[in-house]
Amino acid sequence: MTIKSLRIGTRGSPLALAQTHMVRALLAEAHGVAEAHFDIEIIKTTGDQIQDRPLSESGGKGLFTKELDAALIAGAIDLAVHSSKDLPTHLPSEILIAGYLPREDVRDAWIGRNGAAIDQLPAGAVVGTASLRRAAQVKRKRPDLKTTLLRGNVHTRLGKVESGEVDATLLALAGMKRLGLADRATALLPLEDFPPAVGQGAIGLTARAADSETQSALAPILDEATALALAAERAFLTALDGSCRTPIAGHATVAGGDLSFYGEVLKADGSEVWSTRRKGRAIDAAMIGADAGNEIVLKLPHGVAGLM
Ligand SMILES: NCc1[nH]cc(CCC(=O)O)c1CC(=O)O
Repeated sequence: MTIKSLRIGTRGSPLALAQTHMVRALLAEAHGVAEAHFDIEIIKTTGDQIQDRPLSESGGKGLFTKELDAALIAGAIDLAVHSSKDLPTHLPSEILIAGYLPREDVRDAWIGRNGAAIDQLPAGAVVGTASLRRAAQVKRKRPDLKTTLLRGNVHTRLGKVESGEVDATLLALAGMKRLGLADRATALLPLEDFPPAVGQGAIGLTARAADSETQSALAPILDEATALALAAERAFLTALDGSCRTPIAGHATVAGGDLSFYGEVLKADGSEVWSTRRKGRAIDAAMIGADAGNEIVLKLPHGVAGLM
């Protein structure tokens, strides 16, 4: 029996579309049907329309998912494709994360004008990023650099380095690879100095909680190790009440039955960092992440709110 034709919802950004085409190709292959068996519905989200201020000031991560959630609940689509990094910690009760594709490289890429590395930039050089985490991590390494808000899609941001509007930027290598732009990275930043955002490099699929037919159809393309890593990272974020107003990094790796986790919270100017490490059993992923988050909450001088 062939599977029912699923409607796949996505944002309209070039990265979101590239990821959605990946999902569709994997589904078609797994089920031995033509790609045309799956319709792609592009849904405009509030987050895509706000380009002039940090999203942390206008409602945060839910801005990229609210409209997709509504389309799922209304039955206009059967699944939605997300960058896990942009998925809020709390979803409407009618929706669940069905799972994740195998994770891409989680590292941040450095894009320096004329190839300049982070330690080659002169004092006062400007690094553009919309990520509080990246800005804080840059400042930790180089307190003498300036950071400025840089939004827009991956192409726009690369263009702003080329035109000299900023001297450098940082982007997830995963996104650049999926867009065929990995060769524009002038360096790959080491995980020790630039641990990634929770969920970076992982494509997550949401579905209606009650729709077991779609969930079963997705099962063959999902990756269990990624799901366990993400369970730890998302529990870490939840314990920290992690809005995008706090610079937070969290990264779990799973090998066999073992999970390793590293998490950190930074002061916005990079002058202080609170970090923690865990090793444990992969099946305890959510507990490990929550425990790590709770440890950092207790270390913060004025709680999470004190960082905002
Ligand atoms: N916030 C935008 C966003 N969400 C996910 C990715 C990259 C792809 C991924 O992490 O899987 C990006 C762009 C970037 O940070 O460079």
